[in-house]
Amino acid sequence: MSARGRIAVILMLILLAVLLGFLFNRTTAVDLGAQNRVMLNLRELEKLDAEWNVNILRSRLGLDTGYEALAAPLPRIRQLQASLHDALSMTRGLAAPQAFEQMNAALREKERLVEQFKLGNAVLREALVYLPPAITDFKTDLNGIEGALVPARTVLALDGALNALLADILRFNLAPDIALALQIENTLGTMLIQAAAFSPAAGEKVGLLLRHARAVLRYRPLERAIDVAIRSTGSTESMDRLGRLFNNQFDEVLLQKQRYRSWLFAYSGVLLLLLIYVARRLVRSYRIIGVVNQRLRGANETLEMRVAERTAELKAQSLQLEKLAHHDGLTGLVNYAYFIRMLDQALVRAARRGTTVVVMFFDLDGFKAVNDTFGHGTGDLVLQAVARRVRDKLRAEDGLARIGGDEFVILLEEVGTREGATRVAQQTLDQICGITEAGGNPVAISASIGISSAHGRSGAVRGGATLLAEADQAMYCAKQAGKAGFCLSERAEWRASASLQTAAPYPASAETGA
Ligand SMILES: Nc1nc2c(ncn2[C@@H]2O[C@H](COP(=O)(O)OP(=O)(O)OP(=O)(O)O)[C@@H](O)[C@H]2O)c(=O)[nH]1
Repeated sequence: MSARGRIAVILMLILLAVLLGFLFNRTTAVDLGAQNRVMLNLRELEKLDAEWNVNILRSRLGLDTGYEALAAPLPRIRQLQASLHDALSMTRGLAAPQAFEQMNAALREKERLVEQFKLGNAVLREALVYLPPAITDFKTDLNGIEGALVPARTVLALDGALNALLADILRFNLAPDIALALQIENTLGTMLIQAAAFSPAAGEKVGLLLRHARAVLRYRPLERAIDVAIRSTGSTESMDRLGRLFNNQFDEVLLQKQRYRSWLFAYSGVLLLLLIYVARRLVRSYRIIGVVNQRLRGANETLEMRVAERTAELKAQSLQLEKLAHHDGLTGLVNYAYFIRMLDQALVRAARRGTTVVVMFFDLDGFKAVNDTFGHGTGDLVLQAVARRVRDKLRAEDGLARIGGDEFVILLEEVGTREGATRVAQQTLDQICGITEAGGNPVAISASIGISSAHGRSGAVRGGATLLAEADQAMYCAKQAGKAGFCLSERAEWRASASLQTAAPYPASAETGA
């Protein structure tokens, strides 16, 4: 896989993991306990608000004149407000914070109104508590000493006004009404007029009654207005609204959680399928790799075998080529080039050892006639027979080469005497003359041999080619002397004791005994 492909796969894996993490987080991010706590706080707040309303009513009815119950829920209400404020972070959008602010404003307004209510209600309660017994007591006084000094008509009129005042105040307390208030004011005016006829003490009592009656007239409608204002603060409604908003948002979050859970489920399924797919691909790839490996191993072995075979073939061909380069194809003897190398090496050895090297150059006599008479095939057989027969009589370390058509050359090393060399020449002649048949044809051939030699360092100085040329020259000498014999070169050298015996041609007849 290329580097770019690897990066793409890594990025895709990271993306898959991030998506999985995101979905998992979405399904676990909902704190149900916190949601329940918020709803419980809201319920408690609503309950406290309702209890507050009941306490206001109780105070209005005079059942609680200490007003302690009106202040009691406030610390807890503030606590709950604070925790609800913290819970706003669990909602989204502006609706819930706005509803929370409205609720706070309503509760603040309610608290302010309750404070007003407490002030007015205290005065009103006092007046309502004072008036009935005070009126009754004053009526008793009117029927006693106070009434005795005042005309009965006046007493009756004040008594009637007192009765009317008591009845109207009680009615006004139950249902404040402007007409009734005016009527009470009239009654109070009548009472003031009538009271002038009585003692100053009675006047004072009427004054007190007047003050309390007017307190009722003033604070009762005010209390009613505060009551209406308290109810219209809408604290309950705003709590309801906030509760609904919280509820809706929590429901929405839960719904979202369900949705994410479904996504997570589906996504896990997709991942599982992907995993199965990848696993199957891997298994398949491993199988293919295994098969390919096996085939590669087989191919490798075959290749190695073929390489080995080919190498062997090449080696054989190379040897063959080398042989062809150094040997004569017809007779298998070494050729001219190789012979010169052999000769040069032999001369170096002779120089080092102080020995004698002999070169015998021979050319067949009458060979052309064989060719002409029986054809080249027979001539070739004759050449092969010459090579075989001459080779057979030489030592293993002696050299024999075919350097031309019917020209051969023999290389001898460490030759002791001239006689030794001429013995080999004679043997050679015998072998060649011994060929009487070739390919079923009667043949008669011989050879003319030229012998040259070098002793010690002399050969290396003169060189192999020179030595060979001297032998060739000697061979012509033998040809000229009548063929079928050998001739020694004038420059042939032998060991010191034999070195003077040189350059005399040996006629073939003399040497072969013909
Ligand atoms: N069959 C055959 N003949 C060859 C080959 N190479 C050369 N010849 C022939 O060998 C003959 C050599 O000629 P000569 O040496 O003049 O023949 P010759 O009869 O031996 O004569 P002298 O050397 O004078 O005795 C020629 O007829 C060549 O064509 C060969 O490889 N095969």
